[in-house]
Amino acid sequence: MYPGIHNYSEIGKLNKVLLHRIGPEVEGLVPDNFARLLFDDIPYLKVAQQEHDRFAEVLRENGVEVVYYVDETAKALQEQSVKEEFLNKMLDESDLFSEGVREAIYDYLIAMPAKQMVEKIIAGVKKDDIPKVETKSLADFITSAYPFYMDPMPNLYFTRDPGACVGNGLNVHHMSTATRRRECLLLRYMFMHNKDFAPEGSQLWYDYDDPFSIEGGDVLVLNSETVAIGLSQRTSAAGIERFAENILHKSTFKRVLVLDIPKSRAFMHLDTVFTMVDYDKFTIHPEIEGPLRLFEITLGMDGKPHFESLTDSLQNILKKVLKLPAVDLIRCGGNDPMAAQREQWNDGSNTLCIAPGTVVTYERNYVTNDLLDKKGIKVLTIPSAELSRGRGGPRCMSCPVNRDDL
Ligand SMILES: NC(=O)NCCC[C@H](N)C(=O)O
Repeated sequence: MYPGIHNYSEIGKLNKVLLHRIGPEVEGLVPDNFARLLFDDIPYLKVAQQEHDRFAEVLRENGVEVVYYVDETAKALQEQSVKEEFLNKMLDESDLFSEGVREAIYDYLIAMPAKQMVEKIIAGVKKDDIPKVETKSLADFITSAYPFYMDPMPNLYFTRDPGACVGNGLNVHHMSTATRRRECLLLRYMFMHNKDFAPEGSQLWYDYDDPFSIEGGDVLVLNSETVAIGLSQRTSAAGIERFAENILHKSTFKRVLVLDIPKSRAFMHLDTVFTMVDYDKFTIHPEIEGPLRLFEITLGMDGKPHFESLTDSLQNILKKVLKLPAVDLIRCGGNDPMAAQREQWNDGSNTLCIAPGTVVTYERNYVTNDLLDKKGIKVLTIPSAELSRGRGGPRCMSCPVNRDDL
């Protein structure tokens, strides 16, 4: 096994994964903030944690090292000066318009040990947490009924999205919505100051300050030459171009395949409708097969990106880039349109492949799971009554850091 960040496929044996154990941040969800915080419902925390623990346990049982956001970020903040810089940057990004509030929150958080500080930032800082705020500006006199000074990060358990490990490097993303942007700062500090996570020499393909949105659910590493990326509700064409230019110039990857998927909440990322489960097998949501447009980005002879609109079918393109005689696209929900819609909504196509032909899925998606099983895929299911309320499945809940090469 190579050390550090090493990810040249979607299906190679998974050695190390970054998760976030769902926590009190989801108890900051109320119907009034659902739309802004990207939820449709409130997970019951106790049960969601049990489900998440089972997810981690299944991974460990299959030889995967599981590391957590809170621990890995805390390791990055051991130096006092780094901890201070991180907190200041976090406060800069937290829409705090009052100087008095900002100072009070800074004093409250910096006094905590690094791990506790990170946990609190993720859970959100409530007005009740800060008993006394000095009035220093007009904004300090203005009060509202909203309970938080700093919003919680209820989406962090979808660790797939704030970043992506590709080859021997990392993307730290610029998220499309303000509510998820601060999640990426945790990852950025992990990259910069936690050498267990990102040893010297790890590359950075995309950075927090890059201006165009790109989210990890859209990034699929097909093999050591090809990265597929969804042009989606969350990932912009300009973000894809910037990522492609960097990775094509500085790595062994030769092409970026762009899948232009419908822009809708149900299909928010490519991995909600398309994932790889074996050398030659994929899950796909039937509703994207028709409208799909595909493009390829390569480097021209002049060293500049070359863009091409592809006319061939997805199946033929996959055969070509994977150098296979045939590929099988397994339809989420089979041929039943209602099962397809229902199971896609509950992330039936969102499989996490942990070795060729072995996937982790939500047990509730029994139609798709059964089909995968019939196709010879080993399906390890996890309970999902509460986790699925956040609209993401096992692939969304995991950021693979290290996989064996194929
Ligand atoms: N890769 C994924 O599709 N992640 C799921 C993210 C769900 C989260 N509630 C969001 O809307 O961002």
